[in-house]
Parts: sequence; structure tokens; C-alpha cells
Amino acid sequence: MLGRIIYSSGGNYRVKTKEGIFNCKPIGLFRKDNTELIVGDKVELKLNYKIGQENLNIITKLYDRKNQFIRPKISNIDFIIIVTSLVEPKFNHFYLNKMITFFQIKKIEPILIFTKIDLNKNQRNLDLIKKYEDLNYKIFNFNNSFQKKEKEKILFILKNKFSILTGQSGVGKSTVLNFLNRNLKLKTGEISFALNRGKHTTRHYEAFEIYENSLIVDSPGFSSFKLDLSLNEISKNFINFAKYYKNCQFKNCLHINEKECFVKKTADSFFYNDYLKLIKEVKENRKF
Ligand SMILES: Nc1nc2c(ncn2[C@@H]2O[C@H](COP(=O)(O)OP(=O)(O)OP(=O)(O)O)[C@@H](O)[C@H]2O)c(=O)[nH]1
Ligand SMILES: [Zn+2]
Repeated sequence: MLGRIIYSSGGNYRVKTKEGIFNCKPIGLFRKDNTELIVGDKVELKLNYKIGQENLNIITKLYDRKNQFIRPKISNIDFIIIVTSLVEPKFNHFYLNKMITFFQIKKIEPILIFTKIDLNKNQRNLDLIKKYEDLNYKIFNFNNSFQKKEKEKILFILKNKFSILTGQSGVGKSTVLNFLNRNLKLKTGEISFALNRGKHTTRHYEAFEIYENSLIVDSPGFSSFKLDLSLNEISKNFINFAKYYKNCQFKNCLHINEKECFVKKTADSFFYNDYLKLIKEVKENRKF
């Protein structure tokens, strides 16, 4: 029977199949060749397999992963849902641009959710959202709720898909999930904010079913993502650079020092400034 791992902790797995969710153990084979099974993996399952005196549900096979992350340890991701609040915490476009870039490089489509629109008093924030709309990203605005049509649209997109939800602490990740599925009842607000769960190192990953086989992993803050980007990848794929870096006349150009570089001349300064910041950050991290 085919299934997907939705929970993993200390060698115990929960696998979701068409027939339901089962607690499972992997067969020894995986241990022998050092294969670690992770949340998101598509696996083959045998129910009530007799081992000695016990009847166990066992995982017998791991199917090829279409993608895989080291931190968080998750595989086969279809979408990355990036939640950004306009206020409290304030609009952090640098992290948003960085995350979009990272996942575009990994060929995973981002879905952008902007929250706390109701608390926003700053027109510039709305103008910034417009910039992402112009780039044709899938965008949803959240006011403690989605409009009915928007909610239907997002559930339709996520149906039968496996997604990661990410965003800084306090932006509203749990609030959004609870709104999409009233049965989840995830803790929101000050308590989880104070715990700052992003810093927990032993956190396990668990995929929640939101709607008709749409699974979402609620991952802690941005900082827990291992972003292994090269300068070359960023220069070609930052946000919307892919469209016009080919017009840059310089080989392996970082679009910084060449006066006549096409990207430097045409890029929107809002994105370009974050690009410079990201290049700087990656260069500095390399020194260690
Ligand atoms: N007014 C308003 N408040 C919101 C909105 N979205 C979330 N909140 C509030 O913001 C606070 C933080 O929301 P959470 O859902 O706990 O945020 P989180 O991203 O899950 O936070 P962590 O668990 O720390 O990662 C809560 O008090 C929510 O009620 C929104 O669109 N409008
Ligand atoms: Zn250039």
C-alpha cells in the first residue's frame, strides 16, 4: 500500500494512506544502508506483518524523492507558503525576497500570504504587495480571515499537495492554519510567541491535513532553514532576475560593479537593494 510519512520521531513513523493513518516501523534494510526516512517521503507499507510474536505495520520501500531538505528534514515538497505580516512584526521584505529566491532555485513554487492587513496603516506596505502581484506570484491577503472566494481558491491550489508553511514568529502561521481548518485548533498568540519555538532544537515535524489530502508542515521561523545558496545562483535567480539577467552583457556578472550591467540598470531598486544585502550576507557567511 502506498503512503506518505506525515510524522517522524525516534524511529516511529506515522504514514497516511488512502485507507487511513497508520503507525509504522521501517524494516531493517533502511538501517543497513543508512537511509533515513523523513516526513514527506512516499513509501510502500505492509499492514499487520508478523515479526516474531508481534504484528507490525512495516515500511518496506522508499520511493525516489523529487526534492529534499536537510533542515528542516522534509522531502517531496510541492509548495512553500510564506507568511509575511505587514505589522507586528513589521513587513520583513528582505527575508521574503530571500525565501522566494531560495525556493525558486529549488524549483518549488512559493505562495505568499500577507497577514494583518486590518492593522496596517502604511500605504507603502500595500504598494509593496502590488510589486509581488505584478510578478504573478500566488498571493492571498489575510485579515484574521480570508474572503470566502480566496479561501476556496487556496484550498483548491493546495488540494492533494504537500506544502511547508513558513514565516517569522508571530506573523500568523497558526492563525492561518486554524482558519483553513477549524478542527486544527493550533495554539496562537502570546504563548507560542513567548516560547519562541523556532529555537527548539528537538522539534519534530508533523504534517497536518488541511483539506482533502492537502498536507501542510508548519515549520518554525525562517532562521531554521538551511539556505545553501551560491552567489552565481542568486545572481541568476533573485526574485525576478531570471527574466533579464540574460541581457547582462558580462560573463558571471554579479550585477554590482559593472556600470553598464543591464540588470543593475533595469532592476527595481526595492528588489535590487535586497539583492545587494543577500549577496553581502552570503559573502560574509563564507568567511567562517
Ligand atoms: N489583527 C490581526 N491579527 C492577526 C492576524 N493574523 C494573526 N494575528 C494575531 O497575531 C498573533 C500571532 O499569531 P500566530 O498565529 O500565533 O503566529 P505564528 O506565526 O503561528 O507564531 P509562532 O507560533 O510564534 O511562530 C495572534 O495574536 C493572532 O491572533 C491578522 O490577520 N489580523
Ligand atoms: Zn550584470
